[in-house]
Amino acid sequence: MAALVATRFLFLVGDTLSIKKLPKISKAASFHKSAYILNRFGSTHGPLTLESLGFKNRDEPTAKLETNKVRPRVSTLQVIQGQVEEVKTKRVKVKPKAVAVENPIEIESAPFSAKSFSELGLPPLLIEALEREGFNVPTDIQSAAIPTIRNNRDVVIQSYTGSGKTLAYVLPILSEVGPLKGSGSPVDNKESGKKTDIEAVIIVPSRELGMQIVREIEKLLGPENKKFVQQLVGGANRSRQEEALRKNKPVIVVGTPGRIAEISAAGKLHTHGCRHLVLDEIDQLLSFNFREDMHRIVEHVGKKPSSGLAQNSETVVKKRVERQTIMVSATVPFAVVRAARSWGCEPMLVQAKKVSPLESISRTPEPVNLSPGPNPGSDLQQSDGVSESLPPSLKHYYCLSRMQHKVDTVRRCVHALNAKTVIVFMNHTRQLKDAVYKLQARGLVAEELHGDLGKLARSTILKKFKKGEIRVLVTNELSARGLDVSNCDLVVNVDLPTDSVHYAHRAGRTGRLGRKGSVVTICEESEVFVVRKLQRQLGVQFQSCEFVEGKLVIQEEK
Ligand SMILES: Nc1ncnc2c1ncn2[C@@H]1O[C@H](COP(=O)(O)OP(=O)(O)OP(=O)(O)O)[C@@H](O)[C@H]1O
Repeated sequence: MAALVATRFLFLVGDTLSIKKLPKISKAASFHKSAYILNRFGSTHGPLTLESLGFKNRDEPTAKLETNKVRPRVSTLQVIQGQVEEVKTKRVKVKPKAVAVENPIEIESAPFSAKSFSELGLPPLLIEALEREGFNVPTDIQSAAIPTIRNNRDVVIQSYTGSGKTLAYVLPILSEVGPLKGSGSPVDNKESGKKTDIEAVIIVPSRELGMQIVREIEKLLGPENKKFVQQLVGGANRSRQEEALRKNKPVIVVGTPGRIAEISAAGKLHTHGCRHLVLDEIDQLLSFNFREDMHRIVEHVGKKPSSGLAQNSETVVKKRVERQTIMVSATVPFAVVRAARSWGCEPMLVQAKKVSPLESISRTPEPVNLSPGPNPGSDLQQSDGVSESLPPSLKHYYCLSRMQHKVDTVRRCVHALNAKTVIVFMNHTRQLKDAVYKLQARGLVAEELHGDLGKLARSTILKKFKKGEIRVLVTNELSARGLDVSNCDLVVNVDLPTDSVHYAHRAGRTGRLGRKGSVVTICEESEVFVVRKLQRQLGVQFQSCEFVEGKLVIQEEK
């Protein structure tokens, strides 16, 4: 049966247009980008539907729910050649409010595919909140993820940085949980008079990302409903968090693994009835320092459905009793595939315009370690998971500079590209502080962001940077993951990233949501081989350049 399910999937990936716009990529990557494995039902039998993808999929009358049982959620959706056709339900007549558009952005290749969120079967109140916040068109990854998650499948969501993965999982959760949910959604414990349990837990690797996601959910909920979501991030006052849990009884919590595990172990966080567990930036959550906490969380939140033998889609959906596991990252190295298989139940891999069984992923090589020195198998073919994690509109450059001149090269790079919102990555905090001092001495408004700063200083600096009051933010890995500064137009690597996944997450801070973005890696002559490895591993072109008299000058490759 699993084989039947596996062969009933159509792999729709980027259309011709977006392929032309991609920077020159290697043959392997272009295959992945343009590969169509046609569904033997979909290609000749009219539109592709979730049903033809092997999902049980029809509107059911609102059934009386057994306590805490989760009815498989369904919606009727047609996906034709990667475009989302209108859902056959009554259209939501909502008078769109004029939304003041701050500095209109130049989107080189908007990643949008569906025409509106109502086509994805989201409830009217949520559609209204989206339109109030200026979200009118789902991105590709949202068009693919929202119906799949609403169809109650465990998923691994993979799409390049800045493509809208957060809303891709927040929206289906809000359509089931909290004040904006649909009429046919499962009854909340609260409404059924039951002790209120948390119904969605979102785990993130950093407090900044956690606070950013809470703000995004609060914006949709509106000021009167902010209490439905609660942050449980490390570094904040734990007793205040426990007090808020008791008082506000939120249905969604967003937190870092240590704090969530700590409050859960103290018996202050009740998640046994939780319906959704989200692991955002999951490849980072697999790192050693989170291991113990992640194990506790995955074992305690909701009840992982017994995966048992491979079943067909109906059996899997019927079998789920309490928890849906949603895993998210721009890169999906094999460690993530392994974790998804053990933490989820028959998870699907959801990418822009492509939904496929996770089993279909062949073992992609782990990212090549870029540190100098012999590296077995360093000529690995690129792992397409990483090349797909880069925003297609990004331009990648490298520039040679002696170590002691790197900071001045940053200054010349910022001026030559006339960049307004710049993130500079360095690996060591001491040099980072020194670089900020030198940039300020050269007249640039620069600030530092790293773990040695207190929580207030970090959020103040981040706010000023997002508002454009700081032009250059010099930081280390703390900000690489998930940080969303929509108008960041330049990323500079003063120190090299440790591997291609690391590079991809840094690079993804710019070029968000189809905007233009440049990534400049400043390296010494002896480090150029690392840039060549990155180029091979990522399947993108790095152009050699220098900054002369305020201009970017491209060097012909020797
Ligand atoms: N449908 C949409 N229409 C307009 N803007 C959107 C839409 N979806 C998301 N955005 C905006 O795009 C930006 C990037 O979204 P988000 O941070 O979710 O991307 P991401 O893929 O999670 O990035 P990363 O991989 O870095 O975490 C955010 O500012 C978000 O508000």
